[in-house]
Amino acid sequence: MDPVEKIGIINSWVKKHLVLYTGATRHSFILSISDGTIDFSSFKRWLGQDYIFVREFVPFAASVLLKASKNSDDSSDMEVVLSALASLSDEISWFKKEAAKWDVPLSNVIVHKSNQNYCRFLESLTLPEAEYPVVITALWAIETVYQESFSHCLEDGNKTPPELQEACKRWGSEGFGEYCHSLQKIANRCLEKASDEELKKAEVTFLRVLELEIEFWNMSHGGPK
Ligand SMILES: Cc1ncc(CNC=O)c(N)n1
Repeated sequence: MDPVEKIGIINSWVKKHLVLYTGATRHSFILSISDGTIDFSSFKRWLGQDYIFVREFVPFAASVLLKASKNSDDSSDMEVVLSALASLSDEISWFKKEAAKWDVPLSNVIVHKSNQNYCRFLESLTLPEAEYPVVITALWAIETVYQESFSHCLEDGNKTPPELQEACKRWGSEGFGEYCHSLQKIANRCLEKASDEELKKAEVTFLRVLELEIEFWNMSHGGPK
């Protein structure tokens, strides 16, 4: 095992829970995009549900921003989270444009159970009781699952359909990768100073994000309800 001091707490958790992590970042939904076998009705289902998710993700990110500005001893934390919030505005516009292109209605979308569970979890993390090291770990995990998943679809030799390239670039781009790396550095620094109780909570939260992401992909793929 690599010493935690060298690889950071976050990477030590990724290694420890690699099966679940890979389940979230190399889900069959993503693999079907990268090998070109995806059924576009799955993509459309994902699009409509993820639009709802992203709208709920905004108040969560705003609550992390609030905690970053209050709790952090490094003023650059706030700037990293602020940049995330700023790009969410553009992301919502992108969803609307993309939904119009695919004829996916965005009003009166029936929110799927897995999505509801995920949104409820996000809401619980906006409470003042949710500590900064815990919520920054959650933010890192949520963003990183998308980054690792969609960047895979852009790797050389993959057969991602051209219609889906733009979606993959939103989260699979280098810029989004750098942002995830900044979040990882912030999370590691916070976790190093966290209490044992906070550390335990952050690790459980990381695992919960992975499970919820897997359920979200299952739903998109038309998997178990
Ligand atoms: C279910 C899910 N997880 C992560 C992301 C990426 N973060 C914001 O866009 C997302 N859009 N949807």
